[in-house]
Amino acid sequence: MSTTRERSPARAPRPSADVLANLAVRALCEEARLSPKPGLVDGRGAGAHGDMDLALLLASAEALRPAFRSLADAARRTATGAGPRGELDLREELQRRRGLGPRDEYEPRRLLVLREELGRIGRAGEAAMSRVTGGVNTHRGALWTLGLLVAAAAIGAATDREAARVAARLAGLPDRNVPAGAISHGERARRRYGVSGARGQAVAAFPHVIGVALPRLRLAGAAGLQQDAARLDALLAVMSLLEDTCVLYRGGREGLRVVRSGAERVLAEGGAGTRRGRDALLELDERLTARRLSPGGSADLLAAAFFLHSVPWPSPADARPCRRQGRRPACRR
Ligand SMILES: CC(C)(COP(=O)(O)OP(=O)(O)OC[C@H]1O[C@@H](n2cnc3c(N)ncnc32)[C@H](O)[C@@H]1O)[C@@H](O)C(=O)NCCC(=O)NCCS
Ligand SMILES: Nc1ncnc2c1ncn2[C@@H]1O[C@H](COP(=O)(O)OP(=O)(O)OP(=O)(O)O)[C@@H](O)[C@H]1O
Repeated sequence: MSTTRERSPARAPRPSADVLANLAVRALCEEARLSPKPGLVDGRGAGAHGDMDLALLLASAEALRPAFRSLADAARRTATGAGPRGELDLREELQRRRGLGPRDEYEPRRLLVLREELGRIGRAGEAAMSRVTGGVNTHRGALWTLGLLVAAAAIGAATDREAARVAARLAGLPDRNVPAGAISHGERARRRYGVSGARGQAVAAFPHVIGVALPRLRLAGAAGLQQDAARLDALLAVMSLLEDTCVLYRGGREGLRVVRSGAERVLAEGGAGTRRGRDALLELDERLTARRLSPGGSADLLAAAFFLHSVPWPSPADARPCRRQGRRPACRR
């Protein structure tokens, strides 16, 4: 993979649109290949899904590459295209205006325009995905999450936390071009169970990515632990906390309880890297597969953590393992 980075006089180097698209596609492929994931598609089979397999997920990830590149290009153009101080301008503006008052009074117009452009590119990406998969929803949630983070990195976020905050800002803005259409499964689950789903996770600056999955990946890297086990444990930790509309739509509150308590149990048994934990994980996989419970939202957030973990941020501070690891994450139960 190319590691091309662009330099600008105003700030430290940051990854190009091509590099960001590569990293996003790679994150999706690594999530898809990771095994054994409970209830999810991986190299062993379709998990709780009747309509997907690993080859389809990999083809879908590749089909999203142009969309990720376009999202990054659009974000970079917006950040650099206006303002006397060039690319730093939008980031500084975002920081300065944070928390000043009612949003509409101070929202930078460029950000509103970008939000609608991201929506247009995202919907085109969904269409490209559908063409490759024959209409199967392989990565709709993942495109949303990764797409926002790719855009935030391209704007010039210096750290993963900052990227999550910029993505949150974008996710919270209105998109006047959303087509009226069929109500999604996620929307049905949100209405029925009063949860905020993929959109809420983004608007909250991805607490399960930043506070749950990433610290586990970092800590494992720093301690030289087995990578796949650490990745599976990161997935399980997210599953144990997330209000996943994918699960809620398929299995209701009881389904969500099964997923969350099952994931918690695997971790309590020692996690995927231990014999007992592994047995509990395989048992959970059987249970979720039999009940058609897919933790697709957690899979998306794991891919987002892989992506953020792989971006060469200008600020090395973010590459350090999180010292607050032991604390309870800022996620609702
Ligand atoms: C916000 C999105 C995901 C639609 O969400 P909605 O809940 O209405 O629909 P849908 O059921 O199709 O997708 C939900 C998917 O999100 C994931 N998910 C579910 N729960 C969660 C959660 N709590 N946190 C994160 N992801 C979750 C799952 O993969 C699930 O399948 C998105 O597709 C969208 O609005 N796209 C429009 C294009 C756009 O604006 N793109 C901008 C950046 S790319
Ligand atoms: N490895 C994976 N296995 C299964 N789903 C995944 C995986 N990785 C991510 N996902 C996410 O799970 C979501 C698919 O969920 P799901 O199939 O329930 O969608 P749906 O549109 O509600 O369709 P369905 O009619 O099959 O219920 C995708 O949006 C995708 O982002």
